[in-house]
Amino acid sequence: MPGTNRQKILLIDSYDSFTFNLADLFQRAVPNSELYIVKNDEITIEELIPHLPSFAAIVVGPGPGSPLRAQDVGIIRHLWHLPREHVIPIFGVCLGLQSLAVEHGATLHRLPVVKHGQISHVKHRNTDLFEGVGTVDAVRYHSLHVTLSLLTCPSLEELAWADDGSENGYVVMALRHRYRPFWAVQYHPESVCTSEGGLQVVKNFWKLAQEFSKGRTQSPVPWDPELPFEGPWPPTRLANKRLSAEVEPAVVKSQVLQDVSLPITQIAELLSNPSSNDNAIVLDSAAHPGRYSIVGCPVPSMIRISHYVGDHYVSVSGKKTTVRYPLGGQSVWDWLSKFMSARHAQGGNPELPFWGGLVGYFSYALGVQTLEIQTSPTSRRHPDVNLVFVERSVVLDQKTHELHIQSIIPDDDEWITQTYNTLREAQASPPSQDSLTAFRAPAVTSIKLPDEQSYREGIKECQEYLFSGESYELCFTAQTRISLPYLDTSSSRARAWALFNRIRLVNPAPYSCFMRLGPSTLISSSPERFLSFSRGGSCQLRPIKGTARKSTVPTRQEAERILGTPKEFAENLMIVDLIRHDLHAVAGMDVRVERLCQVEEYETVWQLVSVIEGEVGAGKGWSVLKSCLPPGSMTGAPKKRSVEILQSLEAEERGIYSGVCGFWDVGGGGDFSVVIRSCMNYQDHSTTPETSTSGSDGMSTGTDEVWEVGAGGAITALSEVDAEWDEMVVKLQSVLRSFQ
Ligand SMILES: C=C(O[C@@H]1C=C(C(=O)O)C=C[C@H]1O)C(=O)O
Ligand SMILES: NC(=O)CC[C@H](N)C(=O)O
Repeated sequence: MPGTNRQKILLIDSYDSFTFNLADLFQRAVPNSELYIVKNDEITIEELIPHLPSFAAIVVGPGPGSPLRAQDVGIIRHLWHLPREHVIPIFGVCLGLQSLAVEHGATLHRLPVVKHGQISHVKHRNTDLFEGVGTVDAVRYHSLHVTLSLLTCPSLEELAWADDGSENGYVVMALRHRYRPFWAVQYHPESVCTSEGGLQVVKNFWKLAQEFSKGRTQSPVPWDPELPFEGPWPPTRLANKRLSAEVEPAVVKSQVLQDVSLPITQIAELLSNPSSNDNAIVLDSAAHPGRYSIVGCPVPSMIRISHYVGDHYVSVSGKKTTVRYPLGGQSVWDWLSKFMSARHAQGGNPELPFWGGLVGYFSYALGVQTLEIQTSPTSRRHPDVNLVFVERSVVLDQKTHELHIQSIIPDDDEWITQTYNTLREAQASPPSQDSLTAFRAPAVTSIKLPDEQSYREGIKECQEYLFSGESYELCFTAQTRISLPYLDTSSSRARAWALFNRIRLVNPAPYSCFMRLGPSTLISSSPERFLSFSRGGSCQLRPIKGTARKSTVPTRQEAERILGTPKEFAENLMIVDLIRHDLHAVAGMDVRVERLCQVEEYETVWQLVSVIEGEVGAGKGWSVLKSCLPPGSMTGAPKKRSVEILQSLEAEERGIYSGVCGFWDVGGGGDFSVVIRSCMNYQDHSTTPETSTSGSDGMSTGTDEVWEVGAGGAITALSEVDAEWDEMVVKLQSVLRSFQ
């Protein structure tokens, strides 16, 4: 509880993506402390000084950029020069160490060979910060480093080093100030792969800080609850307000059909007419580790909820009308959360992830908005939030072959029985073939691929940012446009449905889907779960980083060798640390890495996958979704700076690509995948071909219907341009293969 006499620590965040990992490490090292967090430019040093006596120590976290650039370090550089009476123990990490060093006369250099997500052995003398610390193998995230000379920085003392041999020689890994209570490490003690140099080093810092403070005569200052800091961290878990139940929860009714062998696409055709309806939903676990496939069955009252970034309203469209609801100061997330609270349901099969609820996507731009990045207005084609509310559904369990027919509409037993009978009859007659020959690849008028030269230049520019310390990893992407001959609305819809049938057979993926949401159609064959959350609040994120082409790497053994290199491991580890941070922000300390860098097999590629889990409490999973977008695997780290860099390098908007799609269930759970290996089309059927506009921005024209496919890959300092171009092409082909 704030205001207790627990010791308070102020953590200064330089817009890094590991801040909450550091908060977690401190909380574990000093359990009776409370952490408060402030961004380095949120407060001036003059504003901070009066609050300093409230704190026992300050932690200066890592961050992008340079300790010599004022806008990168904000107040940090002033902390080292406070007058004696304000001096407070400080622990610096990475940028924090660099700032301490340059402010006391050290020289800053670029590393000849940068170290991002790489593990180095750190030599130390077992004293001071390292007393009682064994062998340190630590993760490094830096492009810059400092050198000290006795002449220019007599007040600093080196405490630890990494021997980078012919690459960089000896690199300083820890420092202390000789006369003031300042210590710092260059490596990342909070990384999941740092061993020994984390917890014990922080405990030692705390002991040294306490010794310093004991020698002081200052009396503690009463806690001021008005402090302009975020905290205390970890957040206290509030009881779920919804349980106060202003609304009577709906009841889920269901019936189960056993031994179902019909493919989900045929079930969808029987129940929801996806080849012609305005809104259509099929979520298909077409490959391992997917298990459930879901069809949203239409009802005349089905509504679609849409919102564009920058607008102050949400649109709710029914069959004939659209109503705009003003947001009135709340975010679209608050609006959606209220919408879902009012539609809370119970009584469904607890084994099933979905009973009914919102199904659709959230765009990349929506996530970018939460990072508070200035963006130019989007083209406003695909809505940034686009969801339908599904009240009738069927869920196929691919493992047990049980089909669950469900409704949350009151007194809907007749539909359930009717649907049961329809499916039982269909089941009795032999299922028609679910083979590729049934679905011709749509003929293509033209394909506009990313310009190879510019893409290659872009990779090099990314690397220049990585070498200069602006980012550790950048997920660089580009758009491809496929033009098909224009067809009337109903033929075009039938073609889109056939295309989905083809893609799920050509590139079966655990998160395949077909979503027609008003003017936007999304067909996905994504291998990557972004986030699932159970009704009880258990969250799982499954970032993928590391890709090998199966046509050239045929065996698992070979894939494990290729994806087991330090380059691939680092690429994945960086995103794991980023996702841990994202999840810690909501889940507090309850975050664990369940799996690190395991090879999984997909239709055309091998992928390196990690699994991060945490607990946020019943009904709170959606708040993880809200705060963790855009997916870290599609940005790179640190997230904010990386997104800004990517916006300056990528020629076009990402749109739905790099966003997430999936469902938010009326029981409080959800499952969202990353929109990759997907294609999308925007078609405003209210305009005739003659009146619709030009195709240069991907909109269908009078003569063409345009489908967009995004593809890319994570660029690290170790990336090679040829291999990255090739990786982007392989990912693109996983979708392009389904067109003629
Ligand atoms: C960018 C894409 O994929 C992302 C990048 C990956 C990588 O760099 O290995 C793997 C999966 C995705 O997180 C894409 O498929 O377009
Ligand atoms: N992790 C960090 O704090 C990085 C510091 C600095 N931007 C560098 O790259 O060296």
